[in-house]
Amino acid sequence: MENLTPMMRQYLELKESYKDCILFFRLGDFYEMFFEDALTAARELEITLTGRDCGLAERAPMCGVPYHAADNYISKLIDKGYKVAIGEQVEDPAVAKGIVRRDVVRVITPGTLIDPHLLPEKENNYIMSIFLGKSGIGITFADISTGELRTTEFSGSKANSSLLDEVAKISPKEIIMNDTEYHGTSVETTIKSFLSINLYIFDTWAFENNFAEKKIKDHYHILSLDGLGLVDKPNSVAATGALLEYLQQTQKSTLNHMNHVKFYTSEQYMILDKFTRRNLELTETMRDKVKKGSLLWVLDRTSTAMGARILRRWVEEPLRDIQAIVTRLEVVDELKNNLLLREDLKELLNQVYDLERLAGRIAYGNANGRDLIALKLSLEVLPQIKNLLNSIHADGLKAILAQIDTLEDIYHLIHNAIVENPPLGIKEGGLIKDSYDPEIAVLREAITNGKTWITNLEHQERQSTGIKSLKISYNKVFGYYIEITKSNIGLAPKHYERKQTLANAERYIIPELKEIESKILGAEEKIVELEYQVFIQVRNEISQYTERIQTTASALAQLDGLLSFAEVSDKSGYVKPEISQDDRLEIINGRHPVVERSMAFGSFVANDTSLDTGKNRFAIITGPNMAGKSTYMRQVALIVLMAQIGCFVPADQATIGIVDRIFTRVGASDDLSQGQSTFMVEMSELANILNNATTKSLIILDEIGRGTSTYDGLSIAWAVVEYISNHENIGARTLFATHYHELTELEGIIEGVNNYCISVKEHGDDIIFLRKIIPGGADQSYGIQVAKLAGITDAVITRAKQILQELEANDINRSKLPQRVNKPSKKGREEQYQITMFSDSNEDILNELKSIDIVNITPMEAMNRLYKLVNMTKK
Ligand SMILES: Nc1ncnc2c1ncn2[C@@H]1O[C@H](COP(=O)(O)OP(=O)(O)OP(=O)(O)O)[C@@H](O)[C@H]1O
Repeated sequence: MENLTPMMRQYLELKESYKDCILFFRLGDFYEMFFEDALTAARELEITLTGRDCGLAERAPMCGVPYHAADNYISKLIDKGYKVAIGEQVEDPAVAKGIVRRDVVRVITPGTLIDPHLLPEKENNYIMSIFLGKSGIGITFADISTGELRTTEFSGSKANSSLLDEVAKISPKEIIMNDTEYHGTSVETTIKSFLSINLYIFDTWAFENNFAEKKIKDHYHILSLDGLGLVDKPNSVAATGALLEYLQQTQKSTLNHMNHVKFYTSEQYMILDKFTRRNLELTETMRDKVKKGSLLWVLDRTSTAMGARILRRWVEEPLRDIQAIVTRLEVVDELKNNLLLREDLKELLNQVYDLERLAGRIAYGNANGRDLIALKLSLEVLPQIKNLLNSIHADGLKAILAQIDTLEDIYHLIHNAIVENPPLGIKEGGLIKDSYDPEIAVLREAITNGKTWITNLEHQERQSTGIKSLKISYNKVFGYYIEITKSNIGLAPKHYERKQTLANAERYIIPELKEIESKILGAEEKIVELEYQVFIQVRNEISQYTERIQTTASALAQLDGLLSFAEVSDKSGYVKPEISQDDRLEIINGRHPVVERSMAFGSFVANDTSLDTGKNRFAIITGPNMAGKSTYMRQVALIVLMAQIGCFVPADQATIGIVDRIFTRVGASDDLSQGQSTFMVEMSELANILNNATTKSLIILDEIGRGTSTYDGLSIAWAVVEYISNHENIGARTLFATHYHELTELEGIIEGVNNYCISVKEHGDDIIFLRKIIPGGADQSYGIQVAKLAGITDAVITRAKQILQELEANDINRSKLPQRVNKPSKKGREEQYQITMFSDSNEDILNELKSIDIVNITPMEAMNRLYKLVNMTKK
């Protein structure tokens, strides 16, 4: 080790502190990686692995990427979940001259991206901190590219599932935690089962309350947590303090743009678990995981990236507060009815850049000249936007208007200081206007004059020597020189001092030329340095106004989001829903927003819905395959969700009684890769619903119990209907599609349960889908007809019909199922059951029958016993 070169010694010292990162070590125009890092980088980035002598017995494995193209490589590594530490040369007066010191200037992780080309434009990039404490759970998440920071906490028996719902909603790119388990359950494993994510255990001391509280106070320069609303929120404090510590450790920045922490409670928003988010295809499709085909795809007509991000958040976070919903709806109403205003506003918003991220980069010290010009161009349109909004009435728009600060001082500062087309880099000059700084003006004049002096000197020397081809040029080695071709060498005056001989020419210098050169080159160097200094000054000055820019950015984002709602509501014929505190859900001619958009105009068949928590709380929907049951149920869920995000809804009329949560159990799941069977996944989704739904929830169940034997499935489905529809358990508004026609028996037996079916028309041997939902149960499944429509070969269809006939003839008929003799009394469970039609000739069967406690048997048990009896009769 003693023979190590100084450079390698430095490298190894740095690497010791950043063991979990790939260290990009700056050497000249390259970032080099060594040892393990080099092997990883060569493999992941597909770049050449070489070696370097570094004083060890063997050459160190090494690979490098050019400094100017580093972003691409960093981005690839970040995408694959690595952390990258950037080791740069730093000025250090303590270190002897001539020795270059390097230090890590920033650690880039998947959750801490700020660089525009590494970030998804229309999505937030969140990092989350989770504190698993004794008394509860705290979470804090931040997007450091915009400065957003929010926190919440949960306690009690449902803390764990609330945490998972929040994680599914926020979908962070990186999580830091103090522990992996909460009250014996592995939170880490559960999160990883639905989110492919970088999850680290971070220093536990950073989550300790004293440390965390001090960290927060220091960051926000405050003496008490009162103003932040974090008093008595120890779990939030722990998560927030640790996150700030992690960000400061990695970003090496004061993070001045993160100047607010917003505490929220999950009760403010409609809760959607991870299954429901996926099943309703809110932001991406279930199968292909793309935006096209999702609700967001239909609703997003925003003009700015900020607008697109806020719209996505709204879709992920439907509101529960009636007033907040109505405020948004009123804005949408006013904008929907004012096409001209909308068009004008959109045109102006199209000229606005991503102010949130620009403000972040400026405060962060990452912004270049082009960023400042983008800010200026965005600010330029603000007075016009304000002007247009002056005539509006909706309170929500007035609040937005009040938040827009035209930021004229910043506009003028940039306008006065920065040239219109600055270069990308900030260390190469050409950034600052002459008029902004007299010293820059003098230097620039010297450069311009110097170039004229050179031209004049060239002209003068041509005249005095008579050599027409004489020219004055410049290169890095000699600076300015006079060049004379070989054929004219004889004419070169004596005072020309020869500097270089080329094949066809000679190069000379003369004192006048060197004098001009020193003026020009001195000025060029000086001006680059001076422009850099002035630029940093201007940028620092703007960064003091970060909060004002952020407030304006937030107002514009909201305006853009609401304009988008208004636009789609207008173009797609949506109506303003009436929001009500009671539990009515009345939809007249509702449509599925995404299916409708994907179909030719007019071909979607609209349907009504009427649900409440009284007589119409549970709709059992039957109908053939392909009839439109799933579409109908999802449409109801989406209409409710759209109303609660403050958007108009695809219907002729709608009254939406606020929903606290939407639950869905829909179709086959794709979680098989997680090592669970289809039936197991279905049952765990169902368990989640039964454990967490309340009377104010909306439940969508699509074919419960399909993944197991018919009788087990039917029994479970039956018991589920009983359980959910009972007010003592849940009593929530529920739509339940099923192919178990037996369940239609429950109408009239259980209060609040009603049958509906999606109608079809028989046409000879075929069926025609009418897509209309009507009261009553379906009498047939038409599975074979649908199979025929799908193109199953005739031979199979004909044979299937034969088999069906045989089965129907042999099957127990419906009267053999457990039936209630009397129509239901309100006492429900205490009713009498009677089993009929079994022959008493078989002793076993008779004994089995006698052993049944007919008064207390539950339907589920009854089905199981019946199943057993049927098998006994077959023996
Ligand atoms: N109201 C409607 N108007 C027009 N087309 C519709 C309507 N509802 C559904 N469809 C079309 O019918 C197709 C099948 O609908 P859906 O998947 O909802 O049927 P389903 O009854 O749930 O079928 P299965 O029982 O086989 O799951 C949809 O993909 C859609 O294209």
